[in-house]
Amino acid sequence: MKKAGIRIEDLHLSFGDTTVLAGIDMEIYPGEFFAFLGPSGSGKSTLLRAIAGFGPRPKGRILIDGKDIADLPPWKRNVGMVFQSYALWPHMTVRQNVAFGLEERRMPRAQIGPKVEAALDLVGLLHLAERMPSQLSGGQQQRVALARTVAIEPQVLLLDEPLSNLDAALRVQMRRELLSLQRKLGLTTIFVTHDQEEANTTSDRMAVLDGGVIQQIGTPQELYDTPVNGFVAGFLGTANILAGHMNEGCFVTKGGNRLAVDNYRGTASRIVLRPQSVSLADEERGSIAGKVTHREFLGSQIRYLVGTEDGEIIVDTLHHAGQSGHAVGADVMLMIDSRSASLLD
Ligand SMILES: Nc1ncnc2c1ncn2[C@@H]1O[C@H](COP(=O)(O)OP(=O)(O)OP(=O)(O)O)[C@@H](O)[C@H]1O
Repeated sequence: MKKAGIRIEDLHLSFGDTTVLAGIDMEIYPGEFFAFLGPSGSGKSTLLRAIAGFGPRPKGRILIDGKDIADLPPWKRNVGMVFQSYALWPHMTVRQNVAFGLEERRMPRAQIGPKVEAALDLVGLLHLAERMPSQLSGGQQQRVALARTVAIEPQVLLLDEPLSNLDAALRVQMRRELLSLQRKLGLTTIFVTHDQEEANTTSDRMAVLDGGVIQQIGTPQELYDTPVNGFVAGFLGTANILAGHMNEGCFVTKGGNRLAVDNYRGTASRIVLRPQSVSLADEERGSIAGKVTHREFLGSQIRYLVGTEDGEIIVDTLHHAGQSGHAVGADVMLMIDSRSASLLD
């Protein structure tokens, strides 16, 4: 099947007085794995459901493969959706669950069998076709839900927090499986999640939402390296955001520390420093003095919170076996690599 692109134009939706989508514009390219990332209540699910055709009709346009589908009922949109809850029929076998959508579409029986087998084979569950959903693990149930959705050969796959009922280890495994399935099928896919690691590791590009507004769209790395505002900086990974102003090619922090930055001509009032751009240094080389207020042993790294004149700064250092690092209360000097830092107006 031809890969379909999605275009969303000026989409607005309110529930009573509450604005949930406030003018969404975006384009999702054919064959792309795209994530909607944002905190709880940011409007991700509402946006996904609007694409699927569930919920009230939003204002604006939704185009799939160039056709406006905003007035079509869900079953005429050629999209397949997988829910967080899986929504399998408990009284049907795995095979019957996967066949159900095809039967509903009145596909001839002779074609249904092979399509069901192919879909189950794709998710590695053909050998469990006669089981009931209650006889499957959470991860297996999720695969059945996926098989059922891809069996109908949708143009677009919509995934609403599909991994959130799984334990941490299985989530990591399933997100890899999901990506490899998506790559195999080349299916334009939208994945809703509030988990930045999940979005980072799966998506080609993502949109970060807050308050029903898209804050930024880009690849995971673009969003991490060059966030456009403090919300995106803080939502994608850990960020130290220091206030100050620009002066002669340096960012001067409130605490009076001068941080060199490359090729920046704007009037920034904040600088975003990732924890790995800050290191602990000896007296001569360090530029900011502080005191360790908190330390967290993370295995491969030790994370220090250091109180300074510029507020608390988070520093990640590599942990080497046998070395104890700094204790809470220790006086330390921080060295900052600010050249690639991003600056916010
Ligand atoms: N049917 C509804 N009636 C009234 N308000 C609703 C309805 N559905 C969603 N909302 C509100 O819309 C806002 C966005 O909800 P939505 O489910 O899209 O957020 P989300 O980003 O997907 O959050 P979560 O991760 O918690 O699912 C929330 O404030 C929610 O309370």
